[in-house]
Amino acid sequence: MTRDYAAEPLRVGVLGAKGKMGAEVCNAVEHADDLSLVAAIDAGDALETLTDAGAEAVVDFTHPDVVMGNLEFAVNCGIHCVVGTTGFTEERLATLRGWLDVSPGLGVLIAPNFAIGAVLTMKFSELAAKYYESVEVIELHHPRKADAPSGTAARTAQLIAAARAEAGLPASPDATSQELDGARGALVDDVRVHSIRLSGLIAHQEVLFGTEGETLSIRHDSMDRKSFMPGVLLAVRSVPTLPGLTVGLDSLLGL
Ligand SMILES: NC(=O)C1=CN([C@@H]2O[C@H](COP(=O)(O)OP(=O)(O)OC[C@H]3O[C@@H](n4cnc5c(N)ncnc54)[C@H](OP(=O)(O)O)[C@@H]3O)[C@@H](O)[C@H]2O)C=CC1
Ligand SMILES: O=C(O)C1=N[C@H](C(=O)O)C[C@H](O)C1
Repeated sequence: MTRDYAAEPLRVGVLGAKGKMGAEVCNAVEHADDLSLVAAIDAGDALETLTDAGAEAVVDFTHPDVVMGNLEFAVNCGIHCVVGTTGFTEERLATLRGWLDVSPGLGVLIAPNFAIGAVLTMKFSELAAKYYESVEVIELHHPRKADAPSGTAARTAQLIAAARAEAGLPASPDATSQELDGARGALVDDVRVHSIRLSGLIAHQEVLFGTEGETLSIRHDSMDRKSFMPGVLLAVRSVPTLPGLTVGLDSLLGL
Protein backbone atom coordinates (compact mmCIF):
# COMPACT_ATOMS: atom_id res chain seq x y z
CA MET A 1 0.00 0.00 0.00
CA THR A 2 1.31 3.50 -0.84
CA ARG A 3 2.06 5.67 2.19
CA ASP A 4 -0.10 8.84 2.30
CA TYR A 5 2.33 11.48 3.62
CA ALA A 6 -0.37 14.16 3.55
CA ALA A 7 -2.48 12.21 6.02
CA GLU A 8 0.26 11.37 8.53
CA PRO A 9 3.52 13.34 9.12
CA LEU A 10 6.72 11.80 7.77
CA ARG A 11 8.73 10.33 10.67
CA VAL A 12 12.19 11.95 10.62
CA GLY A 13 15.38 11.17 12.55
CA VAL A 14 18.35 13.55 12.77
CA LEU A 15 21.99 12.40 13.07
CA GLY A 16 24.38 14.97 14.53
CA ALA A 17 21.43 16.45 16.42
CA LYS A 18 23.56 18.39 18.93
CA GLY A 19 25.78 19.93 16.25
CA LYS A 20 25.46 23.37 14.68
CA MET A 21 23.46 22.14 11.68
CA GLY A 22 21.72 19.20 13.37
CA ALA A 23 20.22 21.40 16.10
CA GLU A 24 18.86 23.78 13.44
CA VAL A 25 17.40 20.83 11.49
CA CYS A 26 15.70 19.42 14.63
CA ASN A 27 14.11 22.83 15.19
CA ALA A 28 12.96 23.12 11.55
CA VAL A 29 11.47 19.61 11.53
CA GLU A 30 9.69 20.22 14.85
CA HIS A 31 8.06 23.33 13.38
CA ALA A 32 6.88 21.64 10.17
CA ASP A 33 3.28 20.35 10.33
CA ASP A 34 3.90 17.56 7.80
CA LEU A 35 7.04 16.22 9.55
CA SER A 36 7.53 14.59 12.93
CA LEU A 37 10.90 14.47 14.73
CA VAL A 38 11.09 10.93 16.14
CA ALA A 39 14.83 10.60 16.88
CA ALA A 40 17.60 13.10 17.65
CA ILE A 41 20.90 11.21 17.68
CA ASP A 42 24.41 12.46 18.35
CA ALA A 43 27.88 10.94 18.88
CA GLY A 44 27.74 7.93 21.21
CA ASP A 45 24.01 7.26 20.71
CA ALA A 46 22.89 3.94 19.20
CA LEU A 47 21.76 4.05 15.57
CA GLU A 48 19.07 1.50 16.51
CA THR A 49 17.23 4.46 18.07
CA LEU A 50 16.19 5.23 14.48
CA THR A 51 14.54 1.87 13.89
CA ASP A 52 13.08 1.73 17.41
CA ALA A 53 11.43 5.10 16.71
CA GLY A 54 10.12 3.99 13.31
CA ALA A 55 12.02 6.70 11.38
CA GLU A 56 11.09 6.79 7.69
CA ALA A 57 13.73 9.37 6.73
CA VAL A 58 16.98 10.46 8.33
CA VAL A 59 18.96 13.69 7.97
CA ASP A 60 22.74 13.43 8.48
CA PHE A 61 24.89 16.41 9.46
CA THR A 62 27.72 14.64 11.28
CA HIS A 63 31.32 14.24 10.12
CA PRO A 64 32.97 12.87 6.96
CA ASP A 65 34.57 10.07 9.04
CA VAL A 66 31.27 8.60 10.25
CA VAL A 67 28.71 9.43 7.57
CA MET A 68 29.25 6.27 5.46
CA GLY A 69 28.62 4.00 8.46
CA ASN A 70 25.45 5.93 9.26
CA LEU A 71 24.23 5.61 5.68
CA GLU A 72 25.00 1.90 5.48
CA PHE A 73 22.87 1.35 8.59
CA ALA A 74 19.99 3.51 7.33
CA VAL A 75 19.93 2.01 3.84
CA ASN A 76 20.04 -1.53 5.27
CA CYS A 77 17.05 -0.62 7.44
CA GLY A 78 15.07 0.85 4.53
CA ILE A 79 15.25 4.46 5.78
CA HIS A 80 15.42 7.28 3.19
CA CYS A 81 18.41 9.60 3.70
CA VAL A 82 19.11 13.31 3.27
CA VAL A 83 22.79 14.09 3.67
CA GLY A 84 24.52 17.42 4.22
CA THR A 85 27.76 16.02 5.60
CA THR A 86 30.73 16.64 3.32
CA GLY A 87 33.46 14.30 2.09
CA PHE A 88 31.71 12.54 -0.79
CA THR A 89 34.31 11.31 -3.26
CA GLU A 90 33.36 9.48 -6.48
CA GLU A 91 34.39 6.27 -4.71
CA ARG A 92 31.94 6.91 -1.84
CA LEU A 93 29.14 7.72 -4.28
CA ALA A 94 29.82 4.46 -6.14
CA THR A 95 29.63 2.51 -2.87
CA LEU A 96 26.31 4.16 -2.07
CA ARG A 97 24.92 3.36 -5.53
CA GLY A 98 25.89 -0.27 -4.92
CA TRP A 99 23.90 -0.34 -1.65
CA LEU A 100 20.92 1.34 -3.32
CA ASP A 101 20.94 -1.12 -6.25
CA VAL A 102 19.82 -3.81 -3.83
CA SER A 103 17.32 -1.54 -2.03
CA PRO A 104 14.69 -0.75 -4.68
CA GLY A 105 12.48 2.27 -3.96
CA LEU A 106 14.84 3.74 -1.38
CA GLY A 107 16.14 7.30 -1.85
CA VAL A 108 19.36 9.01 -0.74
CA LEU A 109 19.85 12.71 -1.49
CA ILE A 110 23.25 14.28 -0.90
CA ALA A 111 23.76 18.01 -1.29
CA PRO A 112 27.06 19.82 -0.68
CA ASN A 113 25.02 22.92 0.11
CA PHE A 114 21.30 23.31 0.89
CA ALA A 115 21.22 27.13 0.63
CA ILE A 116 19.31 28.18 -2.49
CA GLY A 117 21.84 30.93 -3.29
CA ALA A 118 24.73 28.49 -3.07
CA VAL A 119 22.98 26.10 -5.47
CA LEU A 120 22.45 29.03 -7.85
CA THR A 121 26.10 30.10 -7.46
CA MET A 122 27.18 26.64 -8.60
CA LYS A 123 24.78 26.74 -11.57
CA PHE A 124 25.76 30.30 -12.58
CA SER A 125 29.46 29.38 -12.33
CA GLU A 126 28.95 26.32 -14.50
CA LEU A 127 27.21 28.52 -17.11
CA ALA A 128 29.90 31.23 -17.03
CA ALA A 129 32.85 28.83 -17.12
CA LYS A 130 33.31 28.49 -20.87
CA TYR A 131 33.42 32.26 -21.49
CA TYR A 132 36.47 33.11 -19.32
CA GLU A 133 40.13 32.15 -19.68
CA SER A 134 40.79 32.44 -15.92
CA VAL A 135 38.89 31.20 -12.88
CA GLU A 136 39.64 30.83 -9.17
CA VAL A 137 37.34 29.87 -6.28
CA ILE A 138 37.57 31.35 -2.77
CA GLU A 139 35.59 29.79 0.05
CA LEU A 140 35.38 31.43 3.47
CA HIS A 141 34.11 29.65 6.60
CA HIS A 142 33.97 29.67 10.39
CA PRO A 143 37.18 28.33 12.00
CA ARG A 144 35.49 25.25 13.52
CA LYS A 145 35.07 23.67 10.08
CA ALA A 146 36.90 20.31 9.80
CA ASP A 147 37.38 20.05 6.04
CA ALA A 148 39.14 22.22 3.46
CA PRO A 149 38.27 22.95 0.78
CA SER A 150 34.54 23.03 1.53
CA GLY A 151 32.32 20.46 -0.19
CA THR A 152 30.62 23.31 -2.01
CA ALA A 153 33.89 24.71 -3.35
CA ALA A 154 35.05 21.27 -4.47
CA ARG A 155 31.76 20.68 -6.29
CA THR A 156 31.86 24.19 -7.83
CA ALA A 157 35.39 23.59 -9.11
CA GLN A 158 34.43 20.20 -10.55
CA LEU A 159 31.45 21.70 -12.40
CA ILE A 160 33.57 24.57 -13.77
CA ALA A 161 36.35 22.20 -14.81
CA ALA A 162 33.92 19.93 -16.65
CA ALA A 163 32.38 22.90 -18.50
CA ARG A 164 35.84 24.22 -19.43
CA ALA A 165 36.95 20.80 -20.65
CA GLU A 166 33.82 20.44 -22.77
CA ALA A 167 34.55 23.86 -24.32
CA GLY A 168 38.16 22.82 -24.99
CA LEU A 169 39.68 25.44 -22.66
CA PRO A 170 43.17 24.82 -21.26
CA ALA A 171 44.12 25.44 -17.61
CA SER A 172 43.89 29.08 -16.46
CA PRO A 173 47.05 31.04 -17.34
CA ASP A 174 49.55 31.26 -14.45
CA ALA A 175 53.21 32.22 -14.70
CA THR A 176 54.03 31.39 -11.05
CA SER A 177 57.45 29.74 -10.99
CA GLN A 178 58.39 30.33 -7.35
CA GLU A 179 55.83 29.52 -4.71
CA LEU A 180 55.64 29.29 -0.94
CA ASP A 181 53.81 26.00 -0.33
CA GLY A 182 50.05 26.59 -0.50
CA ALA A 183 50.23 30.22 -1.65
CA ARG A 184 48.33 29.40 -4.83
CA GLY A 185 45.68 27.32 -3.08
CA ALA A 186 44.65 23.73 -3.85
CA LEU A 187 43.98 22.35 -7.32
CA VAL A 188 40.60 20.70 -7.76
CA ASP A 189 40.36 19.31 -11.30
CA ASP A 190 42.72 22.05 -12.53
CA VAL A 191 40.78 24.87 -10.81
CA ARG A 192 42.50 26.79 -7.94
CA VAL A 193 40.52 26.78 -4.69
CA HIS A 194 41.48 28.98 -1.71
CA SER A 195 40.14 28.34 1.81
CA ILE A 196 39.81 31.11 4.40
CA ARG A 197 38.93 30.30 8.05
CA LEU A 198 37.85 33.33 10.08
CA SER A 199 35.93 33.91 13.31
CA GLY A 200 32.66 35.69 12.65
CA LEU A 201 32.04 33.94 9.34
CA ILE A 202 29.48 31.17 8.67
CA ALA A 203 29.68 29.99 5.03
CA HIS A 204 30.67 32.11 2.02
CA GLN A 205 31.99 31.57 -1.47
CA GLU A 206 33.20 33.77 -4.29
CA VAL A 207 33.95 32.55 -7.79
CA LEU A 208 36.18 34.88 -9.80
CA PHE A 209 36.25 34.72 -13.59
CA GLY A 210 38.52 36.82 -15.79
CA THR A 211 39.27 37.42 -19.42
CA GLU A 212 40.73 40.31 -21.39
CA GLY A 213 39.37 43.61 -20.06
CA GLU A 214 36.74 42.22 -17.69
CA THR A 215 36.11 40.12 -14.60
CA LEU A 216 32.98 38.52 -13.22
CA SER A 217 32.51 37.75 -9.50
CA ILE A 218 29.74 35.43 -8.30
CA ARG A 219 29.37 35.53 -4.53
CA HIS A 220 27.09 33.88 -2.01
CA ASP A 221 26.94 34.47 1.76
CA SER A 222 25.15 32.35 4.35
CA MET A 223 24.99 34.62 7.39
CA ASP A 224 22.74 32.29 9.40
CA ARG A 225 22.37 28.50 9.36
CA LYS A 226 18.64 29.09 8.86
CA SER A 227 19.60 29.73 5.22
CA PHE A 228 20.05 25.97 4.76
CA MET A 229 16.66 24.95 6.18
CA PRO A 230 14.29 25.51 3.21
CA GLY A 231 16.56 23.29 1.11
CA VAL A 232 16.82 20.63 3.82
CA LEU A 233 13.02 20.51 4.30
CA LEU A 234 12.46 20.36 0.54
CA ALA A 235 14.87 17.41 0.36
CA VAL A 236 13.24 15.61 3.30
CA ARG A 237 9.77 15.97 1.77
CA SER A 238 11.00 14.85 -1.65
CA VAL A 239 13.34 11.96 -0.84
CA PRO A 240 10.65 9.28 -0.30
CA THR A 241 9.62 9.74 -3.94
CA LEU A 242 13.17 9.90 -5.34
CA PRO A 243 14.48 6.33 -5.56
CA GLY A 244 18.23 5.86 -5.99
CA LEU A 245 20.99 8.41 -5.45
CA THR A 246 20.39 12.13 -6.09
CA VAL A 247 23.35 14.51 -5.83
CA GLY A 248 22.54 18.21 -5.40
CA LEU A 249 19.27 20.09 -5.12
CA ASP A 250 19.24 21.21 -8.77
CA SER A 251 16.56 18.83 -9.99
CA LEU A 252 14.26 19.69 -7.05
CA LEU A 253 14.59 23.40 -7.92
CA GLY A 254 13.96 22.82 -11.63
CA LEU A 255 17.52 23.84 -12.57
N1 LIG B 1 25.23 20.59 2.92
C1 LIG B 1 25.10 21.73 3.61
O1 LIG B 1 24.28 22.62 3.25
C2 LIG B 1 25.92 21.94 4.83
C3 LIG B 1 26.82 20.99 5.20
N2 LIG B 1 27.54 21.11 6.34
C4 LIG B 1 28.37 19.97 6.69
O2 LIG B 1 27.70 19.22 7.71
C5 LIG B 1 28.65 18.60 8.57
C6 LIG B 1 28.36 19.01 10.01
O3 LIG B 1 28.55 20.40 10.15
P1 LIG B 1 28.31 21.15 11.54
O4 LIG B 1 26.90 20.95 12.00
O5 LIG B 1 28.81 22.51 11.35
O6 LIG B 1 29.29 20.32 12.50
P2 LIG B 1 29.22 20.12 14.08
O7 LIG B 1 30.57 19.61 14.50
O8 LIG B 1 28.68 21.33 14.73
O9 LIG B 1 28.14 18.94 14.26
C7 LIG B 1 28.37 17.59 14.00
C8 LIG B 1 27.68 16.81 15.10
O10 LIG B 1 27.70 15.41 14.76
C9 LIG B 1 28.07 14.70 15.93
N3 LIG B 1 28.54 13.37 15.58
C10 LIG B 1 29.81 12.93 15.40
N4 LIG B 1 29.82 11.62 15.11
C11 LIG B 1 28.53 11.22 15.14
C12 LIG B 1 27.89 9.97 14.92
N5 LIG B 1 28.61 8.86 14.63
N6 LIG B 1 26.55 9.89 15.02
C13 LIG B 1 25.83 10.99 15.31
N7 LIG B 1 26.38 12.21 15.54
C14 LIG B 1 27.71 12.32 15.44
C15 LIG B 1 29.11 15.59 16.56
O11 LIG B 1 29.36 15.23 17.92
P3 LIG B 1 30.84 15.55 18.51
O12 LIG B 1 31.02 17.04 18.38
O13 LIG B 1 30.73 15.06 19.93
O14 LIG B 1 31.81 14.78 17.67
C16 LIG B 1 28.40 16.94 16.45
O15 LIG B 1 27.46 17.15 17.48
C17 LIG B 1 30.02 19.03 8.04
O16 LIG B 1 30.50 18.03 7.16
C18 LIG B 1 29.71 20.31 7.28
O17 LIG B 1 30.65 20.60 6.28
C19 LIG B 1 27.41 22.20 7.16
C20 LIG B 1 26.55 23.21 6.82
C21 LIG B 1 25.73 23.16 5.62
O1 LIG C 1 30.93 23.30 7.42
C1 LIG C 1 30.14 24.19 7.04
O2 LIG C 1 29.80 25.14 7.77
C2 LIG C 1 29.60 24.12 5.68
N1 LIG C 1 29.84 23.05 4.98
C3 LIG C 1 29.40 22.79 3.66
C4 LIG C 1 30.55 22.72 2.72
O3 LIG C 1 31.62 22.21 3.10
O4 LIG C 1 30.42 23.14 1.56
C5 LIG C 1 28.31 23.75 3.22
C6 LIG C 1 28.48 25.15 3.70
O5 LIG C 1 29.55 25.71 3.01
C7 LIG C 1 28.70 25.20 5.20
